[in-house]
Parts: sequence; structure tokens; C-alpha cells
Amino acid sequence: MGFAALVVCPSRGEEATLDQVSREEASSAISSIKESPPMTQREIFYTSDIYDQFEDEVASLDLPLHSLGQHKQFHGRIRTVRCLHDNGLVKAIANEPGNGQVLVVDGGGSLRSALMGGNIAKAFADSGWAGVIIHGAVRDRHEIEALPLGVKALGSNPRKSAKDGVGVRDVPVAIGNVEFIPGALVYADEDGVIVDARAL
Ligand SMILES: O=C([O-])CC(=O)C(=O)O
Ligand SMILES: [Mg+2]
Repeated sequence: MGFAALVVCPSRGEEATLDQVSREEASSAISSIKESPPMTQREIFYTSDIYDQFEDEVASLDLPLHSLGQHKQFHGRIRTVRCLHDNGLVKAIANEPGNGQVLVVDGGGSLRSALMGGNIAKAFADSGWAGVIIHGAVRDRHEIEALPLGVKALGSNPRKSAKDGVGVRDVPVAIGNVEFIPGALVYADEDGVIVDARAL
């Protein structure tokens, strides 16, 4: 299908590119996907195409996150955790069922210590999470690159974080210019990160 976004178009009962369907059909296709979690990696969305379709109805993150992990495109409903230099909660969440969701980690934008490494990333993949977006650092980049998981992160640092479990879960987090609200949809690829909170 080249580089066009694929949507499942219920009114046609077939896959079509965003170029081929009307804005209304694309909107209803995306809405129907919202109504049927858990999501799979089957539907491919390019964030630039989503932006072109919906522009300011969705939010695009103004931060230079790196795309790590094998799944360069991923999407799902948002779960959140806010923690600073402590990844005890991230490690715990990695072992909970992911059901195709995306964990957004508000690490305050600090690169002082890694909030996820290869072992924790593997636990996310094994638990069925679609991806992890970290406003902070990772480590073990070579291990993360080999995993079937979507990962976006600000950078990396070999230094470990504390594991005291200090932080909060499933609260709205503001990262850069975007508010990540638990339950809203997030789409990520190598171009960036888009949040669609319209259905909330
Ligand atoms: O243990 C950590 O905090 C990070 C790490 O190296 C891993 O997840 O493999
Ligand atoms: Mg490690």
C-alpha cells in the first residue's frame, strides 16, 4: 500500500487508503477502531496522514523523541505514569496485561537516569503492550531495538534509576505542548506523536 495510511473502512467492508476515503469515512473508521479495543498492529497509521485529515482536532507533540524498538509505528489507548529518576512503577506496570495500550511515562524530560532498559522493555512486549513513550531516558538501546515493541524516548543514559516505586499512575500528564489523558488514543511513528482525545 505504499506510504498511504491504511484504515479499515466499515462502510466498504474493505481496506482503503486515506486518500481514497472521505474525511467522514476516515473519521468513522477511526471511531469504530476506538470502540473496539484492544487494538492490534494490523491497522497502520502514518501520523502525517492523520494530521492532514484532522489538523488541529488532534494534538501533535513538539518534541524530538527517538524511535526505538522494532515497531516504528504503534498506537493504542493511553495509560500514564509520572516518575522522576525512579522506575519502580514502570517496572511493575510492564508486567501487567497491556491489551494493546501505550504507556506514556512523564519523566520530567530528565536524561539523568534510564527509566527503562532491555529487560523492562521485554516485559512490556511480553505483556502485550503496543508501546512505551518516555519523556526521559532509556538504556540498553541495542536490546530495545531488537524487541517487537514501539518505543519513543527523549534519549539514553547508562545510569540506572532508583526502584522505590515513587510516582503516580493514570493521571493526565502534560509533556511538551500535549496533554496525555488516560483513555485517549495516541499514534506514534518516526515522524512524531499524535494524541486524539476527541472521543473522551
Ligand atoms: O533495570 C533497569 O532499571 C533498566 C534495565 O537495565 C533493564 O530494564 O534491563
Ligand atoms: Mg538492562
